[in-house]
Amino acid sequence: MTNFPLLECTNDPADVRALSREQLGQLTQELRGFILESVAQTGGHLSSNLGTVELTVALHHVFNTPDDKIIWDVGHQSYGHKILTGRREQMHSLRQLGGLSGFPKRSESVYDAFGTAHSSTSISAALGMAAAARHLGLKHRQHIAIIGDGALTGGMAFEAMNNAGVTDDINLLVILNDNDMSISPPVGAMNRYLAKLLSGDFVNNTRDKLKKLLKGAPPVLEFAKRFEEHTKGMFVPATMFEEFGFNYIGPINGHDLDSLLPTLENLKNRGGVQFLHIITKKGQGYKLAEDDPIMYHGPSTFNPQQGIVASTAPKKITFTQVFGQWVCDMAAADSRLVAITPAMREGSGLVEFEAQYPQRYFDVGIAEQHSATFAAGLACDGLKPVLAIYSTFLQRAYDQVIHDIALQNLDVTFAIDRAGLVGADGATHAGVYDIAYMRCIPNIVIATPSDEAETRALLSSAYQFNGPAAVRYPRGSGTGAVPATDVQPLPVGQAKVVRQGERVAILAFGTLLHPAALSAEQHNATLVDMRWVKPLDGVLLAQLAQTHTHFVTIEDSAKQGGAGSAVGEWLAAHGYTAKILNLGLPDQFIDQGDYMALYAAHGLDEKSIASTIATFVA
Ligand SMILES: Cc1ncc(C[n+]2csc(CCOP(=O)(O)OP(=O)(O)O)c2C)c(N)n1
Ligand SMILES: CC(=O)[C@@H](O)[C@H](O)COP(=O)(O)O
Ligand SMILES: [Mg+2]
Repeated sequence: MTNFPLLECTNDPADVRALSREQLGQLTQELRGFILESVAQTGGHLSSNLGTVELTVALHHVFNTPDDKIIWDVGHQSYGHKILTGRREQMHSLRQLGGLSGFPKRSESVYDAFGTAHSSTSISAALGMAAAARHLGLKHRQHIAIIGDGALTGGMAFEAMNNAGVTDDINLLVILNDNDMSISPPVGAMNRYLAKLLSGDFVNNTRDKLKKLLKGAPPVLEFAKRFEEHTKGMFVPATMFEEFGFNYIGPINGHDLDSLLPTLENLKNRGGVQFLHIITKKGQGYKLAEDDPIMYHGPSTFNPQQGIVASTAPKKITFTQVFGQWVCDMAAADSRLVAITPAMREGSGLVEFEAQYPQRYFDVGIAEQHSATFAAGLACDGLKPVLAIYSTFLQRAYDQVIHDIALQNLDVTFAIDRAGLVGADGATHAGVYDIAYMRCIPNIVIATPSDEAETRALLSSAYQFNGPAAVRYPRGSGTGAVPATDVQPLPVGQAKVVRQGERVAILAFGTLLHPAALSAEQHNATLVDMRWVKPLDGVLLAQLAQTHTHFVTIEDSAKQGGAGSAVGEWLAAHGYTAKILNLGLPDQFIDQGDYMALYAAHGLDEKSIASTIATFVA
C-alpha cells in the first residue's frame, strides 16, 4: 500500500477537527487514495465512497462526533467515516468473517450512531434522536442524516420529512448527496425535480443575481452569504423541501471544501430543520469509476491500475441470469407479462429485459412497498406482473404482500433473489426470513428450487399459477444444471424423490439438497427435493410417514417458522409421530463472511450435515 502520511496520523475525529484548511485538502486526497487501494483489495462499495470523501472529512471537521450524531443512509458510503473514526487499520478485514461490516453498525463503533443498510431510514432515525435530545435537554446536540438521491425515492424518507417539518425545537440537518445515480440511473419524478433544481431557471437565475449582489466578496464568504436568509428570500423560489418545513440550502458542490466547510459551519449553530443539497459525482477521483459507476458500485477485488478486467474463464450461469433469461423468454410467449424492479435492475437480472421490452419494464425506485401494490394494480387489469426483488428487501413490503396481493388473490409472481445467506453484505441483507414470513399467508404458493434448471421450470409454474406465487433462489450459482430452453412448468405442490431409501427421509428445500445427498447414501435414506414449501406435497409426505421413522428437513433459511416447521406441523396435524430433525439457520443474526464458510459454521455443509444426521438416526 502507498504511504498516506497525514491519514496515518489521523486516528480520531478530534485529529480531523484540529487540521488546517490546507491539511484538510491533503486529507481528502489521501483518504480517497486509501479507499481505492483498500476496496480494491477487499471488494466493496467503491463508487459511493469515492463520491463522499470531502463530505466525510468536512462533517468530522465541523461537527463534534460522537456527541453529534451522523447517520449514513444505506451506509454503503460510510467507509471514509470508518477510516476517520479509528478503523483504518481494520479496513483490510472489511466485509469478511470476523471483520468490519460494510455498513455502519452500532456495536462496531460509538461513531456509528445508527445501523443502516436498507435504504431511506436515516431521516426517521435522526429525527427520533433529535426528538430524544429535546426531551433529554441535550440542546446542543446535532443530528445529521446523509441521504442519497436514490435513497430519497424511498417512501420512508418522505414520511420522515413530513413529520420533521412540523417538529419544533430540534436540531436536524438532512444532507442530500445528489450524484444523479442510484445503483443504476435514477428514476422518477423526484429525480427530475432535483435536476430542475440544478439547472436552467432555478440555479442560473439565482447565481447571476447573487453574483451581482456579492460582487467583490471573497469566495468563501460568497458561499456563506449566499445562504443568508434575506438574500434567499429575495431571489430563490421555494423548493418542495421548504414547503415541507425545511430551510433549504444549495445546491452546492460537494467536492469543494471551500463550499462545504463554511456552509456546514453556518448550519451547525442554526438549529431547526435544515436541508442541504450537495452535488457530487459517484466514483469521483477514479476515472474508471466516474465513467462506469454501475460497474464500480460494488466490485469484488481488482487491480486499481488496470481496473476491473472481465474474466475469460468459463463461468457457471447464476440463478439471477437464469431468471433474466426466463423472464425474456416468458415475455416473448405471453404479452401480458410485465416486470418490476424496485431499483435493482442489474442485481435482479433485468438489464436485457429492459432492452428488449422497455414498455413492459418498470423500475419504480427504492420503493418496495409501492412495487408490490403497483404489481397488484397491474394484476387487477389482467396483466401478469413479475416482481423481481431481493428476499431481504421484500421484508419492506410485507403488508402489501398480504393486504394488497394475497388477500385479493391477485396474480403476481415474486422472483425472490438472494434467498439464504448472501456473504459479504452480512446480516442486514440475509434472505433467511422469507419462508417463515410468507408461508403463513393464505393463497400464496412458494417454490424452493434446488438448482438452475429447476429454477427456470418453477418460475414457469409460479407464473402460470393463477394467484400470488413466489420462487426463491440464492445469490450466485448452484450445481450448474443447464435449464431447458422452453417454459414448461412443473406441477405445483409436487415434490421429487431423488433417492429411494428406507427408515430415514431427508426432505430438502432448495439448494441444500446437494450437500445432503452424501448423508442419504450413508444411511440409505430417502432423499426428496421438496420443491414447494407451500403447498407441501401431502400425498408424498403421507407415504413417507407410513414407511419411515425418522424425518430430516433441511433449508437455507431460518429454522424457526421455516420449511422444517411446516413439515413438523403437517406431520402433527395428520397424526404421525415420526421423529423429526430440522436443519436450517439458527435464531440469531449472522454477520458477513464467505457464505460457504458461514453455512459450514452453522452445520449446513456436507460434512456437518452428515455428522448431525448420523447422531440423529443412531
Ligand atoms: C430498501 C433497500 N432497497 C434496495 C437497496 C439496494 N441499494 C443499495 S444502494 C442503492 C442505491 C442508492 O442510491 P443513492 O442513495 O443515491 O446512493 P449512491 O449509491 O448514489 O451513493 C440501492 C438501490 C437497499 N439498500 N435498500
Ligand atoms: C448496498 C446494497 O444494498 C447493495 O449495493 C447490495 O450490496 C447489492 O448486493 P448484491 O451484490 O448481492 O447485488
Ligand atoms: Mg445517488
